[in-house]
Amino acid sequence: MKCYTDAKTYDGKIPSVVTIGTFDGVHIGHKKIIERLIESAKRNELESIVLTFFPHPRMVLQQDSDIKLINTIDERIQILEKTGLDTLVIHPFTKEFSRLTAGEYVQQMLIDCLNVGHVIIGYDHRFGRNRNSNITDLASYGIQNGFTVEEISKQDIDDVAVSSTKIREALSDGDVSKANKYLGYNFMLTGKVVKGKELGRKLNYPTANLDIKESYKLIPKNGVYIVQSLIDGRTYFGMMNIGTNPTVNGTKQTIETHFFDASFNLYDKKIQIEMLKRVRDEKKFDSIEDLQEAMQQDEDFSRDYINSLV
Ligand SMILES: Cc1cc2nc3c(=O)[nH]c(=O)nc-3n(C[C@H](O)[C@H](O)[C@H](O)COP(=O)(O)O)c2cc1C
Ligand SMILES: Nc1ncnc2c1ncn2[C@@H]1O[C@H](COP(=O)(O)OP(=O)(O)O)[C@@H](O)[C@H]1O
Repeated sequence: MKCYTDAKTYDGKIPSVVTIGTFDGVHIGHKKIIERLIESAKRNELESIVLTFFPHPRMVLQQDSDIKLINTIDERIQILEKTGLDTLVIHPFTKEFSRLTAGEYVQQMLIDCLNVGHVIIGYDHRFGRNRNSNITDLASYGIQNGFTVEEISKQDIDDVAVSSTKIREALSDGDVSKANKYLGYNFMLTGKVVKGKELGRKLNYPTANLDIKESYKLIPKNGVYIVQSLIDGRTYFGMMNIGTNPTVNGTKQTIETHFFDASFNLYDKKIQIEMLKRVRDEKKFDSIEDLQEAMQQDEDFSRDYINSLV
């Protein structure tokens, strides 16, 4: 997959089939659209392009917006890479860009930059300044400029019964199993391992503390989860706690994972952790001993679950 961070730098010679959207999560509904796109491109010997924008329009247009996304932009690239798409264009969404009229947008982006031959788009897609234009307008631009427009119907979208909003809600409720079912892969967190209070090793449960630089990344509800991670070519299972560590009077949210049957130095390492299942809420225990006992129970429960997977 070729990846461009500005539509102006795209230099494809053959006409393209384009779909446009945020595709947050790249869930099973998105995948269906992308499959249709790739299929159409192959059939007509065209280039398949996903046009997406970054930052998310709401991050740019609403200063106080606290929008949280299922994927960081790097994770989105990573997942789209696996779909077999020819080209991903991540165009910068700026205030200036948002002021383009629909006509300017179609001319500059779709025609001049992407050499569009065909567009596959959701029935409710809106574009141009103030999102003034819709799919009927796009079809008229197509007639005038020699490209065709194919609608993904409401029925097609409703049939999948999946949406980025539903996945965000599931994650905010801690229901990673449901989110994973909708995503078609395991929800993941990507970041760098940083130093914590160095308490974990004293509890016999060293925990790698994950620092995620993207403040817009959605973090699931506080609590304990079963996780897995591919580190240096090997899969490690583990248990993760997301929370403030109230038992040791913590206040800041941390994301920490103890990996089973592993002993390694992970400081400063970039790792990606897949979340598999929620275990319980985070609690304030009366003593460190009670916390240790709960962690032992978490370990037993997690190991049983992991053994049941194979
Ligand atoms: C599986 C797991 C479950 C945890 N559950 C709780 C909990 O319910 N309440 C709590 O206060 N801390 C909990 N913790 C965090 C501990 O309080 C402890 O501070 C932490 O593991 C050590 O932090 P450090 O990495 O900064 O040294 C949990 C940690 C793990 C790995
Ligand atoms: N099985 C393991 N799971 C997680 N981290 C481990 C493990 N074994 C060793 N480590 C190392 O120990 C560190 C965590 O130890 P800990 O005492 O909890 O310190 P900190 O508070 O700095 O996280 C991890 O960052 C990692 O480098």
